[in-house]
Amino acid sequence: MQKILFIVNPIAGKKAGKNIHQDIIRYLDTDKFKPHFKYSEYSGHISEIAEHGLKENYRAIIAVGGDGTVNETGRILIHSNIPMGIIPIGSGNGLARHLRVPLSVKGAVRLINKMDILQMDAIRINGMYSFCVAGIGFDAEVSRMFQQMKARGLFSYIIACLRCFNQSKNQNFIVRTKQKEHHLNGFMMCFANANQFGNNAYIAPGANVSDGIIDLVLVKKPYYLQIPLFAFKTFTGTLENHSLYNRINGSEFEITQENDFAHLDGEPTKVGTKFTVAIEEKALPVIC
Ligand SMILES: Nc1ncnc2c1ncn2[C@@H]1O[C@H](COP(=O)(O)OP(=O)(O)OP(=O)(O)O)[C@@H](O)[C@H]1O
Repeated sequence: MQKILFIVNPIAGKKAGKNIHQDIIRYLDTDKFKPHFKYSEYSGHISEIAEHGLKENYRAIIAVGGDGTVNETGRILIHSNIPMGIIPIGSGNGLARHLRVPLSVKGAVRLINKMDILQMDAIRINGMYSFCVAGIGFDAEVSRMFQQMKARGLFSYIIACLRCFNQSKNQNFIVRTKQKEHHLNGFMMCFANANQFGNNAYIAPGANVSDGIIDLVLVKKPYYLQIPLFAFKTFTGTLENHSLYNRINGSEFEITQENDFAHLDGEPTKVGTKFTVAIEEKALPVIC
């Protein structure tokens, strides 16, 4: 019998994690796998549980939550031979949606029963990791605002976006690659491993988590009248040809920004005004 560790974030999304273990046990192939459950009690606890789990000879460790839970788990399992699974019960679930992990507990657990593994890339930013999308500018400000809000979920995220929109301006960025230095001006800059932020908001429609490439996306601030078309294109995966949108592909960038913070998979963090962004190819085994 192989042991599987489920790390449940009870505050992710609509707090579906609180009683999720019964559903997981119902659908898990218990002839093959013995489930163990651990519930996170504070921010950072998920990584501590995963680190402990690394030494315990689990067949797989499953992040039960949203992209923050996936990030805290993935940063520990990176470069290990223990695969990470996802049961997506977060607000956005960007990586799970990109990987086509079912959003139902039943579907997600059935995927775990099959145990098919993909070696996915990770984006390293100043020694920290992003598995889905990281960014600076507007979306980093939104992630800071969202973190301070009491309620999570899509509605709170939209409120955070609206509040930040008025305050945020275009800023100057310098992007250095091995070949070139780009002086750019924009509202936000994203570093995409996966194709979306979550909720099917496709910021990098062509991105692929196992192609060894970072999609660096620069977006200029839209005027109010431009927002409906920009939003429509974001949710239909057709942003590429919008006049406010630019993309540079690469495996390593040095970035200079006016602020000193970023978000990594939706979690705000300090990175400084100058930092490096690099791909680590096929670094994390993931069940999908
Ligand atoms: N018991 C807890 N109390 C407070 N915060 C917690 C607890 N357990 C985990 N966290 C933190 O909760 C945050 C949010 O988790 P997560 O990102 O998985 O959910 P979400 O924001 O609803 O989903 P998504 O990122 O997909 O939009 C993470 O920063 C994590 O560190």
